[in-house]
Amino acid sequence: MIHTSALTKHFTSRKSTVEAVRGIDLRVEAGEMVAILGPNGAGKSTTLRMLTTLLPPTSGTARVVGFDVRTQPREVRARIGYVGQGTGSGYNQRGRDELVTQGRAYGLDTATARSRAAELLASLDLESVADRRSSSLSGGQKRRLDIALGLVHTPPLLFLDEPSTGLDPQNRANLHEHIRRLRADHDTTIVFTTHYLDEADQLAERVVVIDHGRIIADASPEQLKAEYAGDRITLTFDREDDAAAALPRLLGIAAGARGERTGPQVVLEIDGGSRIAPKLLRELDETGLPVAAVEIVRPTLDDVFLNLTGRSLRDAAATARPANQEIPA
Ligand SMILES: Nc1ncnc2c1ncn2[C@@H]1O[C@H](COP(=O)(O)OP(=O)(O)OP(=O)(O)O)[C@@H](O)[C@H]1O
Repeated sequence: MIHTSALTKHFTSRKSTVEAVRGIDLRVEAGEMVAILGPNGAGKSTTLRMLTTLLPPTSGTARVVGFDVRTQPREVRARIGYVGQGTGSGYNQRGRDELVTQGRAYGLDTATARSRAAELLASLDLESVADRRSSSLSGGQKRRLDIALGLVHTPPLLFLDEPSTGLDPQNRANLHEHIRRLRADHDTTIVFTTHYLDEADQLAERVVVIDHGRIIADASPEQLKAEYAGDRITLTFDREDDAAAALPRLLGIAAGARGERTGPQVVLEIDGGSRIAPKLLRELDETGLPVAAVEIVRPTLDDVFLNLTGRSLRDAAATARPANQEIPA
């Protein structure tokens, strides 16, 4: 469905050059649901805009649905859906009319465009608001209408740029449900960008992590967590001395674990935490260092990002570079 090789985009102005995307090699197969995850300014939208023919690459190649984005943009556009950031739906039209107009623009006859509009309105749960003007829809409804607009021509591949930005958690969960259903019902390949960790974790089967315009990891959420972050076991002791004595013993028992002590607490990072925890507790008890409380936390994609880059994705988002600043190599 997608095959890129060394895909690169530089934005050059008189003052500086922004290396927004720096040599991305990406393959997406039919039927996949892929999240492109990264902080603000990582190059997610720029990548998507190149894949959807909206921006010409500076160098490198990209084939999308079998066609070259640079030399065959029309063929690509006819076969993809793209839902950009912010709302794409107009304000004065009614949702149903907008869908029919979009269908006609894609070359469907009126009857086909109408039936396609009805089908999409039903599958995105928009029937009750289909005859209201888009300006009166809620944020979640508008976003779903945007997605319906992107699907009018039944594309095998749908791109969503930050689909749930600006939605509250309930609307976000609802949108996720619709995206899952679309995927299940129509077998659409879906590529979406996000900086929400939970969105990538819950919705995608594969997460491509990008930072500073490069892919730094590419695997399922579970594989990423297993490879780049361990479970975190927090053991609390009654006395600081016990915690200090326990740490070297724990590291001796739990091969490959990393650990540190803060006051009466020891935190261990290790794979398979819930399997090894009973053994640790038993051994500590036998050596006269009883544990007062234990907590095991599964890693998040933020832990993965932290271990990969030394920064938290949340912090990275907060300190995103301004648009015209050059990115160090
Ligand atoms: N038209 C442009 N001219 C100059 N710089 C640009 C342009 N578009 C994007 N950039 C810069 O390229 C870098 C990557 O931007 P991009 O929008 O792709 O990031 P992103 O990961 O999608 O971020 P966000 O999550 O905020 O949308 C940023 O430094 C951005 O400021």
